[in-house]
Amino acid sequence: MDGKVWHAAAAGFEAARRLEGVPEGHRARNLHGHGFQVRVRGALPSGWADFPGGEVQRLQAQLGEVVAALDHHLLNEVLEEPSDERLARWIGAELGLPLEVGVQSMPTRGVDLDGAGRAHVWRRYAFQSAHRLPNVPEGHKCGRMHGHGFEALIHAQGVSHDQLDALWAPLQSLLHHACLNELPGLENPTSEMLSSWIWRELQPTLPGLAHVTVFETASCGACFDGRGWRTWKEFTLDSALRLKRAPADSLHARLHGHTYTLRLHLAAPLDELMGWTLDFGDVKRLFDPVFRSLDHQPLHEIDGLADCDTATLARWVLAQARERLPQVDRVDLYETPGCGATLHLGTDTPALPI
Ligand SMILES: Nc1nc2c(c(=O)[nH]1)N=C([C@H](O)[C@H](O)COP(=O)(O)OP(=O)(O)OP(=O)(O)O)CN2
Repeated sequence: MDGKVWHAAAAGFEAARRLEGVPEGHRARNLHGHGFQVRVRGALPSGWADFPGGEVQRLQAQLGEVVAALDHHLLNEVLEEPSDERLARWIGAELGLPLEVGVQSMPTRGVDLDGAGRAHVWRRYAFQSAHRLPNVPEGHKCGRMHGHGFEALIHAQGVSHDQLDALWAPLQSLLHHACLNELPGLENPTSEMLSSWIWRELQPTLPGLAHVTVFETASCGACFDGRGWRTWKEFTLDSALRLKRAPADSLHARLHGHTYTLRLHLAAPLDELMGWTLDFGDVKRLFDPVFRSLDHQPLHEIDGLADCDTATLARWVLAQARERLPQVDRVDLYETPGCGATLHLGTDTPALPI
């Protein structure tokens, strides 16, 4: 099984800025500050790391050095008009590697640069809603009226955060504290149907819309890009490991552990009756034997697993998952938040969001 490996790293910094490109009277013209988060990912040149399997650690260290130049600084003294997009481009140039870069200035907003260097502004909106899925089999828990703290993540090009907020506001009024089944077009409000419904509502006035991602719960959801759906299911693994190829005196050669975030991405055609691609519950059930072989286990003792770096692990997980769930075409595995590897099949780069 081939596929492309992308390594990922994340770092934060605290900094002040003033923005002059925003309209007259906008509060961001005043001196203000943020706790920024930066995420980068991409294919690294072979032999780039200090040892095979050490890519995440080196990328993390290099990103840490770059953001240290911004930490507790006035960003206007480092670069002109330090918007999220300009910061992302500056960080990418400083790193000098073929990476996608995302800068988050607040937990609910940021900018992601995609593989072609295009800037996607994103905003995350929360709404508290009830729903039931009318076509699920008798006894399925989602057939009962229940509710979620949903979140929608909107990625668009050629738009500002304020413009996105204005376009989103009418949808927030419809979705928040509402029963989704009562909204025309949302009679079967699965994550898939909700993401494409939001797309149809926004796209006519937002031609740069790139992705609508709906988080049904913190661990599952669907993404629609105007052509098709992708879904994901996330798992938390608590596992021990040592990196077999790390130098003997390295911290990574020592027995240690991580609380991993593992995200399975699935691409499948829509089941028109169910309104979903594959039941998240089925994904969880079918993946469970693989989950059990990893969770609360010493990973370096698993037969057939060459090493325990996130890229090697992600390759092993993808192979195991596809034996049970051939729809899985991408695995993201993070050993700490934002730091890890993505393995994806096919020629396209992984879909946003970073
Ligand atoms: N492909 C889809 N599958 C499911 C959807 C959906 O919209 N698309 N929706 C549901 C239910 O509405 C359910 O409330 C959420 O699913 P569930 O698998 O229970 O997710 P959880 O995060 O609550 O599961 P954990 O047990 O916490 O992992 C079902 N399937």
